[in-house]
Amino acid sequence: MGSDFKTIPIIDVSPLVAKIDDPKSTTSDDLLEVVRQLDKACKEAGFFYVKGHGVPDSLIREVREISRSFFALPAEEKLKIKMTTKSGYRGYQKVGVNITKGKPDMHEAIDYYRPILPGQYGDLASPLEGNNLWYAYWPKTPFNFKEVMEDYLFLVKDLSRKIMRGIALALGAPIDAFEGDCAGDPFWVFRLMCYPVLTDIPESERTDTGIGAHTDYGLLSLVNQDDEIQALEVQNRSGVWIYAVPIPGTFVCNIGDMLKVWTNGIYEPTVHRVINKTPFYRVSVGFFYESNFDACIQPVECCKQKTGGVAKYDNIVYGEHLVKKVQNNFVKGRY
Ligand SMILES: N=C(N)NCCCC[C@H](N)C(=O)O
Ligand SMILES: O=C(O)CCC(=O)C(=O)O
Ligand SMILES: [Fe+2]
Repeated sequence: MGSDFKTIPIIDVSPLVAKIDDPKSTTSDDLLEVVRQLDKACKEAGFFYVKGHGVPDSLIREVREISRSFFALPAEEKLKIKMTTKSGYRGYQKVGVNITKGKPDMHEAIDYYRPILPGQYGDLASPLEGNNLWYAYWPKTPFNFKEVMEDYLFLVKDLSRKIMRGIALALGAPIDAFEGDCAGDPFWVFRLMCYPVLTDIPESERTDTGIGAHTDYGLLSLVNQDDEIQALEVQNRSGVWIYAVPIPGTFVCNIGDMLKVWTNGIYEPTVHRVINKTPFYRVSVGFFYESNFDACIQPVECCKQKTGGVAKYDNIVYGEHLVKKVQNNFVKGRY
């Protein structure tokens, strides 16, 4: 429902990571304490930091460092993996190409989506069909760009699956509620982002925001942000913007639009934005754990019962929501 939160909670998920897949341990006190904290965080802030997640700190840093070295390349190099409609909106986009509510965002990024086979979801997914673009041209680029990112993807995907098991318990739903038809074959989005120093951008192209205010589209987002650069802001119910101050070694997690529908509004995604006012390039890496691409998400019975018995939201096919969002993020002919 949102609240007047002033800080974003930090949750040590180590008991959850260790025990959530073991049917004998899912009632242990330390695991249930994590579940309570997830419930509180999802109700009050819609955002939380996770620590004790088991993803090696060295890998978390390496992913950011590889991204930083890519963004430091000359423009013509970066444009070798340019995002186009032919690549299924996968690839590099320069500063100002992505827009939020019609206004250019002051970040550059590489977008990756879970691979989709031609025709896999019929017309629904065809705009996103195409190949992920892994940079492999520059002699000095980390030659293991793709391998490192794939190791990371494997781990954050599994961590997200486990957190979603915890969220299922928090909602009083079966532990595997976000598996099977809902998210047993989860779609994912992976974004490497860089927010330049604003004054480095020509004034004629400059706006005042790195990413305009928005909610995320799916179930759960995990953001790996640069240490020491304060730029991600989260809006509480009174409209006050609270910084998600970097905490080294943590992920900043937040819930997305699909969870709002599924829970009939018990959990609502929180609006957030990025403004880099610092004199440093800021790198962040977002991993978005989503439902099955073709899942039709609807308020579930156990959540409806707790919220007056009637569905507050229409059913929504996740893939349709995503495609609509992606197509609105880019102005035809401007990339
Ligand atoms: N998959 C995610 N969350 N991508 C980031 C979305 C940033 C805002 C976007 N331009 C919009 O207007 O939605
Ligand atoms: O860069 C960040 O810290 C967050 C980016 C974000 O909100 C997004 O990609 O959805
Ligand atoms: Fe976001």
